[in-house]
Amino acid sequence: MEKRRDLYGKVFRTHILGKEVAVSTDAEVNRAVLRSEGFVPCYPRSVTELLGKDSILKAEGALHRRSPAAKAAAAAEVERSVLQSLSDWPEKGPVFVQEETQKVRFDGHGPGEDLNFMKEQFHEFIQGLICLPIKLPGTGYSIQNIIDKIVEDKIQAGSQAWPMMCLISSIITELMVPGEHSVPMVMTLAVKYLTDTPLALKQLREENLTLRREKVNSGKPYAWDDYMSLTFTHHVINETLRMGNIVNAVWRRAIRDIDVKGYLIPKDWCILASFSSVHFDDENYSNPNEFNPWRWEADGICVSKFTPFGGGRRLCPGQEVSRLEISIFLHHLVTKYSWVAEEDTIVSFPVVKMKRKMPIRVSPVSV
Ligand code: HEM
Repeated sequence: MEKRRDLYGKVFRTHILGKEVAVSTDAEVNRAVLRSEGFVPCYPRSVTELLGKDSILKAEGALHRRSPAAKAAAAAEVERSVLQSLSDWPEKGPVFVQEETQKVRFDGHGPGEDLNFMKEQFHEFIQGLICLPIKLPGTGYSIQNIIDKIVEDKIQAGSQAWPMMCLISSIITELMVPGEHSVPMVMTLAVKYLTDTPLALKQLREENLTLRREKVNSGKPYAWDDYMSLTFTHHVINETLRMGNIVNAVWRRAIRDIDVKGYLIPKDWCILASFSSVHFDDENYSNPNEFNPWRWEADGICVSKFTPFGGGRRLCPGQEVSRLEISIFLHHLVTKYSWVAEEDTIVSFPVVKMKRKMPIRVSPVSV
């Protein structure tokens, strides 16, 4: 890769298993890569290749275009699953949020075929991701071992590149298991961040209690739009997605020599567009390590700097449904229950998860 801009800029080259790759930690370059026709995913079995983008867009469009009544029915179904799952949390000793949120079933009824279809496609997509640009044998586990070994060898050889290797190792592994548990993981992380940020929890609870009282007084059922228009709740979700980086990067391969914002990426090179670097860059977010949902109140956070669902032609078709599910979960959790959390920490390697699966003790609250 030829650099036409500063030598120590935000796009750099490195080696993975003898292959040269470019790593972008720059929001604009990432955006250009995601939008460019000159880059294709490195994983060959993407759903787009398998089924064509049209079928996915059709499924997503079907969800978007549904009548308000149908959308309300879909939201009600998610609601039913969430309520059912939450109802026995107070009886359990500690509830392990990371485990329990995975048991909430969002499919099977209501949002129905369209959603199930997308989930099936997502499964294929995840299978596709496992086919990395580098030919590695075996399962995620053995791949992790190989990567760990390389990192270890580099460290033992005194390579100055080892921090970079650790980063890459983390990103590669994370890419293999990004999605099937992504919605539950966002829910779990939200509980963690809210536990650690009582002011945010208080404001979230107030916003959701207002909606709940409105619903109780009017006797009207919740609608899809009720959940999607909870402003502060969506700030909390955005902030959780920014810090959680469930999919922290995506791979692309150049199908010809491409100039991206002044960097020449040669044909057949892979480029890793790192979202987490952008999400934790203090040029983009002040005090990036601080969970601050209020930052989303300010105008000016550019969409290109916030890409938890990717972008361009492969923008995640599940993003609206994910937001709906997470907001329904948060609404009922904070308006009907309070909790005390045991000590736990977020682990980012090899995938984002809680060290102790986020144990909390839950009590019902009366409104
Ligand atoms: C918080 C939850 C989620 C996150 C953070 C997430 C993130 C992403 C990202 C970053 C991509 C782009 C990958 C790339 O550009 O290579 C993607 C693609 C995709 N996602 Fe999601 N996703 C989530 C939930 C879902 C759900 C619930 C579904 C299904 C209902 C879904 C279905 C898909 C599909 C089918 C693709 C592939 C699109 C294509 O190849 O054109 N995602 N997701």
